[in-house]
Amino acid sequence: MAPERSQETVTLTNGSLNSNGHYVEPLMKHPLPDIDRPYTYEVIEQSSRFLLERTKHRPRIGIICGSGLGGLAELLKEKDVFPYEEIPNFPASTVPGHAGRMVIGLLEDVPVICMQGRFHCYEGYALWKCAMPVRVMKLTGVTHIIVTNAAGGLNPAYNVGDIMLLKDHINMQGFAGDSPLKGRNDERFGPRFPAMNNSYDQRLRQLAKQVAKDIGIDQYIREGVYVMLGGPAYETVAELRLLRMLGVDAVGMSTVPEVMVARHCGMTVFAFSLITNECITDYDAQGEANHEEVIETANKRQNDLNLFVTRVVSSMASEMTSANGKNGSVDEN
Ligand SMILES: O=P(O)(O)O[C@@H]1C[C@H](O)[C@@H](CO)O1
Ligand SMILES: Nc1nc2[nH]cnc2c(=O)[nH]1
Repeated sequence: MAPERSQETVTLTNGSLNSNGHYVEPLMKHPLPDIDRPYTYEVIEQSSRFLLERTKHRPRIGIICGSGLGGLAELLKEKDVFPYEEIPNFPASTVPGHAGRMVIGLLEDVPVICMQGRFHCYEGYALWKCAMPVRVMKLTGVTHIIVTNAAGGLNPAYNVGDIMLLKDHINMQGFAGDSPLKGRNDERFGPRFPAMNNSYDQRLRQLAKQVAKDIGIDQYIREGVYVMLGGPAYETVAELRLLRMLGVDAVGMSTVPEVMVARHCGMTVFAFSLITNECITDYDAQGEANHEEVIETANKRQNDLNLFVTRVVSSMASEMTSANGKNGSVDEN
C-alpha cells in the first residue's frame, strides 16, 4: 500500500515539517516526478529578487567555485554573503570543500557573484536542481559565467596541478536520457532545442591563455574535453580506459549541467578544471583516488588559481567595457 501523504502542506519546492515535526514530502500537483519538474521562472525570480534586494552590487560576471576552490570568494571586497539555507528555494550544499554560500562583491574593482560551493547529483539532486543557481544568476543580470571544478587527469600528458581550459564536454547523462533541460521548457529562459557546440567561448580561452602567460603559469595550462559522471564513486580502470577512447581528457562530477543551463539562457561561458589527481588506468597501480587528495591539491594551487581568476575577470570586464561600454556591472548600462 502506498504511504499516506499529509494533506496539510503544499509547497513548490522541498517538503516541510508537519505539526509533529515529521518530514512531509511535497504533494504532487504536477503529473511528472521531481526530476522532470524544474523550478518555474517565477520561483527562480523569487531567489534572484531576494539577492538583488540585499546587495548594492549588480554583477554581470558569475563564478562557480569547484571543490576546494572557494577561497576566491574570500578575496571579494564590500561583500554580501548569503548562506544557501537563507536563499529562498536553495537546497543545502553537503560536500566538504563547498562552503555553501552565495557571495556578491568586488573582485579587485569588478562586481561578481560567486557560488562558494555547488550542488552535485550524487548529493541526491536532479540535474536541473544542480544547475538552478545559474538561472538565478541570469535573472540577477549575469551574462558571463566562469565555471570551475576539480577533476581527475585522464590525458597521460597531464600533471596534478595543471589547469585544463574546457574546450568541450561530453554530456554522459544525456546519453541515458537525462538532462538539466529535461521537462517543460520556458522560452523566457531559452529555446527548447539549444545548440551546445561552441559552448566554451574561444575568445575567453585566448584571453585566459594570455593571462596565464602574463602571470607566469602558462606551463600548467592545457585545453581539453571534460566529462561529468554521476559519482560519488571514482572510476574503475575499465571505465577510465573507455573514456580515454572517447577522447576525454579530464573526469569530474559537475559543471556540465551548469554549462548547459548557462548556454540555454544565452550566457557566455569560460570553464576550467584543476587537475587534482591522476586517473588510475593501470590494474597494477596501488594508489586510489580520494577526496582528501582533491582538496589538498586544490589548497596547494589556491594562490595561483585566485590570481588567475582575478586577472581573467579583470580582462573580461575590460573587454566587456570596450565591447559595449559596460565594466562588468549591470549598473553601468
Ligand atoms: O565540485 P567539483 O566538480 O569541483 O568536485 C569534484 C567532484 C566531486 O564533488 C569531488 C570529488 O573529489 O570533486
Ligand atoms: N569523477 C571524478 N571526479 C573527480 N573529481 C576530482 N577528481 C576526480 C576523479 O578522478 N574522477
